Amino acid sequence: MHLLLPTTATLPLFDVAASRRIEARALTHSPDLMARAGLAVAKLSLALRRGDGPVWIACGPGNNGGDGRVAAQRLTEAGVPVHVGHNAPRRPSLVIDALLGLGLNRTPSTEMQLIFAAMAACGAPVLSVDLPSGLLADTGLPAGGHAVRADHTLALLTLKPGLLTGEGRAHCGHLWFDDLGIAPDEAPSAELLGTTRRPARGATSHKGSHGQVLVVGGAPGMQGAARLAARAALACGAGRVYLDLLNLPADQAADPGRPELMRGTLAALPRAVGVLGCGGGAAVAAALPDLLRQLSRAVIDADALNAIATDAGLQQALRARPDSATVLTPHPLEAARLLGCETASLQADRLAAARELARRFACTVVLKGAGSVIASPSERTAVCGSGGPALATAGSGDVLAGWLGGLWAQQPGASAHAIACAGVDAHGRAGEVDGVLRAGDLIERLAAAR
Ligand SMILES: NC(=O)C1=CN([C@@H]2O[C@H](COP(=O)(O)OP(=O)(O)OC[C@H]3O[C@@H](n4cnc5c(N)ncnc54)[C@H](O)[C@@H]3O)[C@@H](O)[C@H]2O)[C@@H](O)CC1
Repeated sequence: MHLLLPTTATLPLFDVAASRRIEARALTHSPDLMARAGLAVAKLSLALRRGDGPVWIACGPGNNGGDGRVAAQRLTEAGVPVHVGHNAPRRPSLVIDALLGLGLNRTPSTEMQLIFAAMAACGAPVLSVDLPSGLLADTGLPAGGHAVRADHTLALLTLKPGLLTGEGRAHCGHLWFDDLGIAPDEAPSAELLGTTRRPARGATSHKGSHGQVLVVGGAPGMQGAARLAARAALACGAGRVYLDLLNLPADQAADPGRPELMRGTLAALPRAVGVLGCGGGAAVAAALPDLLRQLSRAVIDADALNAIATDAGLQQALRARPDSATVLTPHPLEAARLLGCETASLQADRLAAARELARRFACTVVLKGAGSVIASPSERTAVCGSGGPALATAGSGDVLAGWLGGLWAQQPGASAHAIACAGVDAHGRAGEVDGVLRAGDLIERLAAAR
């Protein structure tokens, strides 16, 4: 058993159907899985308990409740007072939520919701077994809007995608994992991103060795977004970074605060990696046909995505680009516009939405938001476990787009998917701070990390 995050290793994720198959096969040679699960819950409970009060164990009707009952036995044997039931005891030292796990198949009843509320109100830390009760394991959506908010969750046997995306992170608290001694014997449904090191810089390299980035955006009044993207590309190590600031006279500086950045245009830089749309406004739409046709690698963000969402010709141009040549970086609203659906229905299944976007537009998609999802037509979908609320700040998306452009400039042979995975994880890690983070400081943190 170990605390899962942060992880440097890429880890397999299994949806409910796959977890059920793995469990069924494992039970044929290891029939004591529930005993192992209950023991793991009891061990973690001993470490998390606050004070001498009883451990309140709320057990449901299925095997999740069975795990809770085994934990009760183990804790009793260890001399710990336990209270098994649906009402809170006086001053519990810990709550074990063993109501619902993988078998959740409907909105928690009013009765169940009252137990969730009692857990939240009793003042003790809450440890959820396998999943916070009410949380859908495949999507991270609380069923009917109701799920336990745990302080800790101990995932058992497999890691499920819903622990890490959607509302999962908000409901899981600290995420622990115990594989119960079983090695999964089938291909993962998705994967949790590990860490990729930044490209090494050769001893004899020069700025020409590290590629070019062309940021196209920054319509009047919105230059900040494009400049943040360009600064991020530069901080990432791109050899030369140019800004095509839409409708800004060519004799004006690219970025007075960052003299390393230059003005540039597609005509002069056809081999650059394009970072398109940051602060693009309506003006970027007119530039997109040429950009989509000529750039061999492009990261497409913000207003460029909005332009594509409303223009069938641009959608066709996007689909016509070569394989692995494009990364789209929509936030949920932009993604919903691209799919022509409501944001809420998109958020209800983020992995499915990202996969559908990747299929429809034949490119790599980074669906941003808590637990960013990276999907590509022929790659395993990845979920990002790093990041946090400090990234919910103006400009952090521009920084991501620029960072991806900077990484790709230095690794021209890398696939769009590999670049997206490496950049999203680095961006998430750099954003793991308490409180507020300004986008400019995020760039500095990205640059300082290795
Ligand atoms: N079988 C085993 O040996 C193992 C089981 N494990 C545990 O077993 C769990 C899965 O067990 P189950 O398949 O029995 O499923 P659950 O225990 O998650 O729940 C199934 C039961 O809950 C009811 N239910 C579903 N949604 C409900 C709702 N909204 N309100 C009220 N009742 C609801 C179902 O009718 C069914 O009776 C895992 O999450 C994990 O905790 C793991 O420990 C691995 C080992």
